[in-house]
Amino acid sequence: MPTIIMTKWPVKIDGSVKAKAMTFLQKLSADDTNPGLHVEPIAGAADSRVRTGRVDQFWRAVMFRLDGAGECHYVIHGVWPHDDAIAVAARVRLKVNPINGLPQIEEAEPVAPPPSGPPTPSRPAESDPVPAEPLLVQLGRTREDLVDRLGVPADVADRALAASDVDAVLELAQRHEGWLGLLLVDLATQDSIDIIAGRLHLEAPEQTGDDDVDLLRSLQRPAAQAQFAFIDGQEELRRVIENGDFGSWRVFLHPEQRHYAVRRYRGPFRLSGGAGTGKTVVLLHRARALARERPDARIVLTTFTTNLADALRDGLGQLDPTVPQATALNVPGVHVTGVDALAATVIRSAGASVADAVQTVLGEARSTPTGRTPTGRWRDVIEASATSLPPEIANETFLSAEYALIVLPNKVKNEHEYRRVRRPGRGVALDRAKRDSVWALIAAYRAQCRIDGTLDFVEAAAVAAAHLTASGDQADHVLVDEGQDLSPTHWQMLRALVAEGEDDLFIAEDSHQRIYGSRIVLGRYGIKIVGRSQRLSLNYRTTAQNLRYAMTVLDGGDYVDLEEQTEFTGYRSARSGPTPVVETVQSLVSELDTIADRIRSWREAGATPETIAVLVPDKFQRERVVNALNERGVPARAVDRDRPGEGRVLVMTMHRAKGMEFANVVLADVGFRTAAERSRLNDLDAVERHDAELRARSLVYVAATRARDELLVVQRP
Ligand SMILES: Nc1ncnc2c1ncn2[C@@H]1O[C@H](COP(=O)(O)OP(=O)(O)OP(=O)(O)O)[C@@H](O)[C@H]1O
Repeated sequence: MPTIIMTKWPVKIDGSVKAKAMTFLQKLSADDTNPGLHVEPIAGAADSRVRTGRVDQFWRAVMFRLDGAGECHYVIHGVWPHDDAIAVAARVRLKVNPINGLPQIEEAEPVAPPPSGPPTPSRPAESDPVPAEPLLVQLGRTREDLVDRLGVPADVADRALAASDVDAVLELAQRHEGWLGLLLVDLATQDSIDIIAGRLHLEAPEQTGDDDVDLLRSLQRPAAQAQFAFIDGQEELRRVIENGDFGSWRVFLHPEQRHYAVRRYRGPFRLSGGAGTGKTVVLLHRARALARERPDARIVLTTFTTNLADALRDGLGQLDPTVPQATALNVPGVHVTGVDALAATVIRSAGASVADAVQTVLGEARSTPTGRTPTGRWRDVIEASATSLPPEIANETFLSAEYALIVLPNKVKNEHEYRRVRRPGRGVALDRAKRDSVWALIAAYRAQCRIDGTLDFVEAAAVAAAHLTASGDQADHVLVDEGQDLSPTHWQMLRALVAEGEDDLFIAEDSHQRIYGSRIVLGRYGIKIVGRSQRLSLNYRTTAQNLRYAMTVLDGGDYVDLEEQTEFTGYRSARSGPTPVVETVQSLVSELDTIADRIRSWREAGATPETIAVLVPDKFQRERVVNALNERGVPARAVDRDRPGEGRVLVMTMHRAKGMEFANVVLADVGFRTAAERSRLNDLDAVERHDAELRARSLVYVAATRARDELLVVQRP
């Protein structure tokens, strides 16, 4: 039976043609001699491997037939109307690039002949401004680098070398699928030619003397798989065809993404990368790879919130519905859950022995810690106390951070232990009197929670960790998304959930996106990365223009990652689009009018409502924007914990938008702080204030990087 190798579809085809193409390819993979398929060579074609096939009366498939290792393969190039298909088939050629060993589909007689060399700019008139050197020339790239070292086809190299700026190079990159597009994006950065070649594993091909065998080898190289996919069964074929470009993450991975999805590690591994670089995509592929390879393995895929966990669960189902999703812990399959829901599950499953775990953490016996401590409890405790502590200590931010970062992870149970505990990285020094006063507030907090029978989220994770430590692991592999937002007790719980060993923990994180909790260092909680960390740097989601705006929001912030290393900001986008618009408005009414006008223009240009999102700082603003849009005749709905629906523009908080993406995004009220917020910030000590400011920037960065195409930022002075 022939093997089908799909390429990314070069032309858009509509639903009914997709269905017919699917039927055609199913039949082809069953029996290519079926006469109804009309698999035929083209007389005089540039490549003798080329075949056309009859999809229906009007449409034809163009493909290459390869016979290697006793098997027949069809590389599907695309589907075109009959006459176009014959013309394409006559001129396309599949070959192994002689420099970099990757497969290349080239046109023997391109419709528009490329220039024969770099265009010689006409001599500028005296008055003309001197044109800047093209970008790649400024970066020191030469034609030799591109053609002889990287294997870029000469005509494309010439165009790239003539491209004036980064947007022009990206525009060219967008016209080339697969490795060539990826190379062009990389060439527009400061990366050296060696780094670029290494990233795509470029090396001269080994030749066997059998061209088809050489081509098949080339198609299996990691960088080839960004464009060509060996189809494994009918179900996968259907997914590739139906999802088209939108679902291409399911099939066509960047070689780096593929590497991290399948590679085995001797212990915890950390994958960092800016927003939209495909960290979640890697996690989903890795979960599938582990589940396929080890069907008995208990795999946990977790993230910070329940909403994000829902999205992961959906994503895994879309990637591969055959991956068994476990609904409980400690059983084979992939159990997808939010990290706090995970703690609750562990506590529930502990039964009566939870009392021992509570004793270990809080130093008190409690058998049914059922409720959740309400937010605001620290504030109540401070208000009810007559503490003499200064405001920079007697505030909710300081106390909850002290509790989450120092008290709980160290299992501090009383004043005596608190006096002796080390407090690395905690800014404000506490002398003995202050420690005692802080402990008095903590003791009051605990007493109130004991009366109510509640645990807060960090306590619950600490109790779950203590239970797992005592009772044994419940997973073989743990995969974590949004690692930057987890607190120390979450990490202690995850560490105890899985025994130390091969592929125990795989952590995706981006310090620039930390919008909850405090900065932490993994090594302090038993998670030893020791050199096993890497970074993704190609953004698939956001246009280069939107990304540039988002990066400016981070400028000047000193971000460090989970291993205390400076977080890099350098990463690049594969897509190009309009420059974001930043509008400063003087009043609330003009802000709301501006938002409504822009949404109307996006709608008139064809955007569907649910691909447009307005992101706001808080729930109060969310309700205001929803009402204002509806009053202005723009149907909108607020998104809270529920899943976003269709048919209306979506309005949600920037926090809620984490992990999501939309075609067009409005950021409302950027930089605006209420008087209450300003005073709350002023009360913080320098370290907490600095951290709060980093989180505020991160929130805008998260929000700005949700936009795939267009971004409007509305700010008030
Ligand atoms: N190899 C790929 N091919 C095509 N699209 C991809 C690929 N990898 C990722 N994407 C797309 O890029 C977008 C971002 O991917 P993903 O959500 O995995 O990134 P992320 O790093 O987790 O982002 P964030 O940190 O912002 O949540 C998604 O739309 C995804 O489909």
